[in-house]
Amino acid sequence: MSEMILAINPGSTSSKLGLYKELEEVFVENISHSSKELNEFEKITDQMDLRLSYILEFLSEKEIKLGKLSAVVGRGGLLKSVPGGTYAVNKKMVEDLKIGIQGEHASNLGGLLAKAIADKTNIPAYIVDPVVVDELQPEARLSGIPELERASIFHALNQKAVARKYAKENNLNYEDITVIVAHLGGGISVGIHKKGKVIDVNDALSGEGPFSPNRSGGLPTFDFFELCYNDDYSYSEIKKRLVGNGGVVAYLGTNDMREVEKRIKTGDKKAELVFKAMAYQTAKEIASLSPVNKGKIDAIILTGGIAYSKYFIEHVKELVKFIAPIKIYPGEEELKSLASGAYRVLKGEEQVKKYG
Ligand SMILES: Nc1ncnc2c1ncn2[C@@H]1O[C@H](COP(=O)(O)OP(=O)(O)O)[C@@H](O)[C@H]1O
Ligand SMILES: CCCC(=O)OP(=O)(O)O
Repeated sequence: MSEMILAINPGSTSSKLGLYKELEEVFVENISHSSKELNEFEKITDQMDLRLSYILEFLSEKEIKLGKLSAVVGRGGLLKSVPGGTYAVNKKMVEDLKIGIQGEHASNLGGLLAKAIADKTNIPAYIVDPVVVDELQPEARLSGIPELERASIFHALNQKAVARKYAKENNLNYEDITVIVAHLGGGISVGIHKKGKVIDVNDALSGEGPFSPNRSGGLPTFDFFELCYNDDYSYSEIKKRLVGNGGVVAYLGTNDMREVEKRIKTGDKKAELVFKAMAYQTAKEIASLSPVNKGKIDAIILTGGIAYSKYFIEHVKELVKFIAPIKIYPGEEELKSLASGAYRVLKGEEQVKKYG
């Protein structure tokens, strides 16, 4: 029997869906969510009904019967740190995703949405390579304050997928290359992959690295805690200011970089400055990882939605091309990678992992 797999990827600016038959794409769909639409919700899990209704509506428009599916797979969320792999969505995982055991992010909805749809028709729900895959080398864990250990929270699924793709295209093994991958999405993560492991990466959720369409990135620490103490912010308001309402949204009121580019074309100087500053910070983050392998970097890979922007890419390229050749994989491989992870398990090619 051919396997039909529905893959769901909730991001901070979109919900992406893919239907695969024996790993052949039947369709993919990208449902964009404006910051205004998502700002209505206090917590990420409050977005569940909205995103679920979009997905079910879309499946019904396409006349996809749930009974035809073999499995549903979602992008894993902020669970406890785990090794890479495909995990069954179990009770413990649902609990941890609901309480946000390591914090809140749209990807927490991946496992929850997969489970909600899979349960309707009694098929398995999985997640693959969640954002908490942790392969940091020991020296990358120290922050400067012993009680604040650096965490590995990043676009693990897509970073690994494009690094593997680059290796394959060059007849190399992922385990034999050293590459710096920058995922340019709603959040931005930049990681160095060496011997098949992401040994250092900025935590894309907790105020590290470049600012992004909806996140502040690293901040001047003293000024930041002055702001927390002196201004009338609640805990959740300040968190939202950093993640959700930080970065480009804070400066320009939009998380859509296509809109920012349009504004630049009409002569909007503020939009131009913000766009260039994000590229500048991204380039600095990439360059900061070069000494991790004594400057021996096979390639710099730029990926994610913003990698469609020639304007952005040219700015980054100009600043980092002295380090290594640059390869661009616009968009992401996440849906296909999710489906592949579920498929390997369904076909018995890989052992499903148990969470918790
Ligand atoms: N063609 C494009 N040109 C410029 N920016 C784009 C383009 N397509 C998408 N983007 C931007 O990419 C970002 C989303 O990237 P994506 O990798 O889909 O992230 P997420 O998974 O966080 O939603 C948004 O800021 C979006 O405006
Ligand atoms: C939590 C790290 C992954 C991330 O930031 O994803 P988005 O860019 O989709 O928000």
